[in-house]
Amino acid sequence: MKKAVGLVGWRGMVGSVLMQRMRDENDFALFEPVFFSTSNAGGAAPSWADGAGPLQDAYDIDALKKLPIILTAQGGDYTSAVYTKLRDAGWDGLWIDAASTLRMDDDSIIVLDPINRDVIDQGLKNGIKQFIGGNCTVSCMLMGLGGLFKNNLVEWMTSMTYQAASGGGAQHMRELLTQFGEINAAVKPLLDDPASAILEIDRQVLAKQKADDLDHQHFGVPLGGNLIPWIDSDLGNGMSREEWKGGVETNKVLGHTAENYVPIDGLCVRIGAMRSHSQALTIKLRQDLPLDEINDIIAQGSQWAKVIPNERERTMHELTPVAVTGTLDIPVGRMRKLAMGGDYLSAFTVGDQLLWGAAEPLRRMLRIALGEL
Ligand SMILES: NC(=O)C1=CN([C@@H]2O[C@H](COP(=O)(O)OP(=O)(O)OC[C@H]3O[C@@H](n4cnc5c(N)ncnc54)[C@H](OP(=O)(O)O)[C@@H]3O)[C@@H](O)[C@H]2O)C=CC1
Ligand SMILES: N[C@@H](CC(=O)OP(=O)(O)O)C(=O)O
Repeated sequence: MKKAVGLVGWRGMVGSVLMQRMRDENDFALFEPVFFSTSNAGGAAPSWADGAGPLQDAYDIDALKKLPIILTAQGGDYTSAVYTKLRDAGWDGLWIDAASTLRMDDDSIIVLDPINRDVIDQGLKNGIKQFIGGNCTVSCMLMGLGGLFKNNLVEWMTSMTYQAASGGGAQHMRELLTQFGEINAAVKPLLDDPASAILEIDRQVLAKQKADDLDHQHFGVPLGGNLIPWIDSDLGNGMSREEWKGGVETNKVLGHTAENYVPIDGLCVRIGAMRSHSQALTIKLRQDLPLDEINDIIAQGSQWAKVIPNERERTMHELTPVAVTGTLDIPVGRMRKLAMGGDYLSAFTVGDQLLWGAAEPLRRMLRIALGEL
């Protein structure tokens, strides 16, 4: 008999990408889905889910308790509201979650099976029941550079990120596009006139970006034609929470302890891309390996890591958010030895933060839990 799996958060942005991937990969043939809602209990299950019953109340602990596996992309507030109550009620099932709430808990494993299948399998053996998707920037970076980490070649690393609007959620993506439209509209007559002065266009763009009526309620400031060098909350020590995650989550994914902890730090920056995160990396290698060997190690790190030759045309066409969005590919390029020495490597990588950054590790974890991967 097929196992029942509770699905919470399936209609949100991450949830929708997840459902699409699960349908594409025929995952629904492997289990009986039970759809939950925080806002529409009793409503109809999605039309594509043949035979699924009506939506159940996502806050109903008794309904959740019946399920051996729950997968949620509903968000951290939901996890905080429900998870402890569910365990206190005696639930012993597997919890698979996109939210960061439980990630650094000692009883959690951060799932990214192409990189840490050994950690996941050991966790299942040890009775771990919390399997949490990693931070999008961390997961995308590891899917690209996993080969270097698996071969223990990284002594330390800095990452300077270029993160897309989608990391803030659907409303942030809409706001970015609205800002672009409002800015364009402000100078449209001048743009349409080839004789207009570019500095006048520039002046009016800046005036619009600084105007109170520019839509900025979600980002707080303009992102269109701008950038924001701070993501997530302020930890009070000069570090943003997103930057902190880069170090602690990468090491946790890899199953590192204090003894083999690899220092990873840098600055996280929001830019006006839609849904793919990019990052520029400076990697201190443990050895001065030749570049072609490094390329091979990265390409063998996972079937999705794609080495892009460090050439202008290939880089411009294959190493950008536009090239990557909607695909599972993680291109890694701009690799060269830096002026500091042969053991200093630069790299640039891009990944769709809704695929490897959010949905894909969760659907793969569900398959692992069902014994199908
Ligand atoms: N955005 C990101 O980049 C990432 C997000 N995550 C995690 O995933 C969580 C969910 O993020 P995200 O998918 O962006 O959140 P969304 O806001 O898109 O969706 C969350 C929930 O909001 C409810 N909702 C209310 N109105 C709507 C609407 N008009 N359309 C769709 N859903 C609606 C739905 O719940 P209901 O059906 O019950 O009403 C839905 O499940 C985050 O909180 C975070 O923890 C993880 C990695 C990356
Ligand atoms: N913080 C990420 C998105 C995200 O949801 O991250 P996390 O899953 O770690 O909360 C960003 O803004 O790009």
